[in-house]
Amino acid sequence: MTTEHVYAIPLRTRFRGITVREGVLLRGPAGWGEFCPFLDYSDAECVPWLAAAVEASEQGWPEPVRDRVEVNATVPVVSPERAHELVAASGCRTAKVKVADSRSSLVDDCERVAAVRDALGPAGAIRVDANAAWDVETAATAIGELARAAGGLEYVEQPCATIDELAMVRRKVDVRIAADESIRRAEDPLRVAVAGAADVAVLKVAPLGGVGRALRVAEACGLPCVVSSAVESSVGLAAELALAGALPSLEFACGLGTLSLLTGDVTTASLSAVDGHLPVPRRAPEPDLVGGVAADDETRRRWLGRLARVRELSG
Ligand SMILES: O=C(O)CCC(=O)c1ccccc1C(=O)O
Ligand SMILES: [Mg+2]
Repeated sequence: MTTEHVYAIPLRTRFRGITVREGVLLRGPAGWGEFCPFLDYSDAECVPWLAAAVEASEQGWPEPVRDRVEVNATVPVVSPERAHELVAASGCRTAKVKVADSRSSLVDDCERVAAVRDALGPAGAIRVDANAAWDVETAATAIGELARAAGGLEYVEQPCATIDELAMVRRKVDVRIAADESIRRAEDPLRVAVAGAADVAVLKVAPLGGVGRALRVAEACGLPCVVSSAVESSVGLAAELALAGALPSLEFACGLGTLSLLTGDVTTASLSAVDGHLPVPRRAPEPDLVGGVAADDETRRRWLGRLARVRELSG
C-alpha cells in the first residue's frame, strides 16, 4: 500500500504569489497527515510542518469542545465584481480581504472592501490582511481609508513586519490588530510577546508544529485566537479544524473556508464550508481522490527529496 502521495492542485486565483498548491500526504497508524510547506521555505522552516503531519498520522488530536466552526470567506486580490460574487456565494457573515499586494493600489483595495461590504450587508464583519507589507505611517493612513471604505473593520492582520511596528500602529489606529507572521514565522512562537502589540492571534497548525503545539501557543500568547489555514487540501484542513475545535474559546470566525480557493481536492468527503460553517472532524478524511490530482514525476521527486531532508533534520 502506498503511504505517501504527492499532489499538485491548481488554485482558482493567484493567492500570495502561489498558483499551484503542492504537498505530500503521509499515512500512519492514526490516519493521514499533510506536509505542504510553501516552496520558498528553507528545509529548517519546514521542520514544524512535518511535525504537524506526523502528529496527525501517528498520534491524532485532543478531544474537541465544539463540533462545528464558523468560517470567513477569503477574498484574494480580485476585481470588486469578483469579490462581491465570492462573498455572496460563500454564505459567510465574515470576510477577510487581502490588501497591500504589489498588484493592487490602496484605491483598488478600498473598492474591493466596499464591494465586500455591499455583499455582506451592515451586519457582516470585514477583516483585512496586509501580510506585513506596510511601514507604520503607511499602515496608519491605509487602515483609516480601508475602515471608511469598509464601513468598519473587525481587525487588520499583520499590517507591518515587526512586533514593535505592530505595537506602534496599534496605538495610532482604533481598529484591532491581529498578529500572524509575527507568531508563525518566529524563531520560537511559544516565546513571542504579542500581548502589547496585537488584540488577536492568528494560529496555523502546520507552521506551528501541530495541534498540541498550537494549543500551547494559544495559552502562552494570552489573546483571543483565530485559526487560519495554509490553503491545505482537506487532509491538512482537518488538522486546522481540530485546533479550532479544541481551543477553549473561539470569538471570531476562522480562516478555514479556503478549499474554495483550490480547483480540486484529495477526497470525496471535502471540507468545503456550508452556510459559513465547517464540522470538526476526529481524523483526516481518506484521500480517495488523490489519483486525480497526482503530481508529475518531477514534482514527486522534488517533494520526496524535500521530505527526506526535513525528516533527517527533524532527527
Ligand atoms: O485566513 C484566511 O482567511 C485564509 C488563509 C490565509 O489568508 C493564508 C493562507 C496561506 C498563507 C498565508 C495566509 C495568511 O493568513 O496570511
Ligand atoms: Mg495572514
